[in-house]
Amino acid sequence: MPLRLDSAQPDFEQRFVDLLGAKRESSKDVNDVVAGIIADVRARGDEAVVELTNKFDRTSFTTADIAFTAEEIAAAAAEVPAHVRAALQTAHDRIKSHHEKQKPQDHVYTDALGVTLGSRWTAVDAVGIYVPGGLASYPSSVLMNAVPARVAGVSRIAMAVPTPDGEINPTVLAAAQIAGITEIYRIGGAQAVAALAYGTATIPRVDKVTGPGNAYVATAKRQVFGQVGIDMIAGPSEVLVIADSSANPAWVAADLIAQAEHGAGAQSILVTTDPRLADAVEAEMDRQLSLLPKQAIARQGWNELGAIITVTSLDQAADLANRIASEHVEIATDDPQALVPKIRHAGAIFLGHHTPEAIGDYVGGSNHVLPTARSARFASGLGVLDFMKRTSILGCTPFSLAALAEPAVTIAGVEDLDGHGRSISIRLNR
Ligand SMILES: NC(=O)c1ccc[n+]([C@@H]2O[C@H](COP(=O)([O-])OP(=O)(O)OC[C@H]3O[C@@H](n4cnc5c(N)ncnc54)[C@H](O)[C@@H]3O)[C@@H](O)[C@H]2O)c1
Ligand SMILES: N[C@H](CO)Cc1c[nH]c[nH+]1
Ligand SMILES: [Zn+2]
Repeated sequence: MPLRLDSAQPDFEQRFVDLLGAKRESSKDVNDVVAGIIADVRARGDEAVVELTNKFDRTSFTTADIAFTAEEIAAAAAEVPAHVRAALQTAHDRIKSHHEKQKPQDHVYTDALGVTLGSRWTAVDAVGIYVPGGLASYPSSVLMNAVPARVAGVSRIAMAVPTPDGEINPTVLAAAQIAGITEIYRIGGAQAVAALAYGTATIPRVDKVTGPGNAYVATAKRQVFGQVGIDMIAGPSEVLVIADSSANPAWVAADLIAQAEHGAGAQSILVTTDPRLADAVEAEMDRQLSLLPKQAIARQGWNELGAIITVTSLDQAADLANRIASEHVEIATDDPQALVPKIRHAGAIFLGHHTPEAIGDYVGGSNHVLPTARSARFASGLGVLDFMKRTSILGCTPFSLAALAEPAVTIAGVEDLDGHGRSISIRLNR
């Protein structure tokens, strides 16, 4: 049974705090396993990658098989039916169009002293994009990673995707083909993240690793941060639906199930002002779950991490949503815009009864790689800026240097860094 909480109950605060702590993406066990895998890949390179892949994905690869060949990609992509390819193309085009609007502008100006100041944006040279593939396969995640990277102008994009039991969903390779990705490795989990970050004989190292994945992937990204950049922690999926009495219980239940079916660690929460809706959604969940092909996975997620919270007002719902900082927040009310300014911490917000989160997973155009495990308090969804970096530009004239020298030399003095002060004053004595 999912947790039922009522904000009017005296023990509410304690139970809510317990709920906040329930979804951990990284346990000590996972941390230790991942640290071992990363150390092994650093020490033994391809040999470790192949051994770990064969163990976790039940495959029997050799080093020669790590990368998909161009023929394998073309053959798999050719198997994909035309209507699926067309759907991927629609998704690709909408994601591209939205992300093109995120491209930053360089900015250079001269201030009143004559100092030139600017910000210049350049693409990361090489990125590794992780496409999850353990329990389900995610052609949509290929597009969500690859399209913003290409819009940013990244010159090398290396993709890693696990192939459990040696099987690849050909649609994943078709999506890669549509996005123009040709460097693809059949590896997943922490070993894939480590190989991308540190490089092996077969896999040249990248500068940044992006993309979603399970707890092992998310933990590995945390652990390689510094060696490479990472986008964010995008782990097991979450949704928080805020609903009032105008919501349709069957639609709300369907949206909660859509996240729960992602599997281990996925979390679905309903916060509602209407206790009757809460009961109706709980009953609907049971009915719809029994019809779902992935019933066992979704039911487990719903029972272990799901929650239904009744509150006294939509303002209170927004407060709780901010404390949870969910990956996705749906506002299932007739006037969703009224609540939007009050939701400050969310990976993405979905407006009204006709915007199921799943439309954002696929074809809405916004990115579905989003911060999880409460990291929306400080992180954003994947976008073009994740594949770029900003360099500041500064230029002084003799006049502006002279005008700024005194305060600069003063600060150098209090920092006890005479060399700094002299490198400024030496230019004034000509
Ligand atoms: N936040 C987002 O933006 C977003 C988007 C899409 C998917 N997701 C999430 O991505 C996740 C995908 O998970 P998945 O498992 O299907 O695929 P995955 O590719 O993330 O993980 C599969 C890999 O995990 C490793 N692994 C599995 N068990 C292990 C063990 N016991 N020890 C060491 N390594 C192990 C294996 O190497 C395997 O190849 C889901 O949690 C889903 O919710 C998140
Ligand atoms: N809901 C996931 C993000 O948390 C993304 C996804 C891809 N395919 C289906 N769903
Ligand atoms: Zn989803």
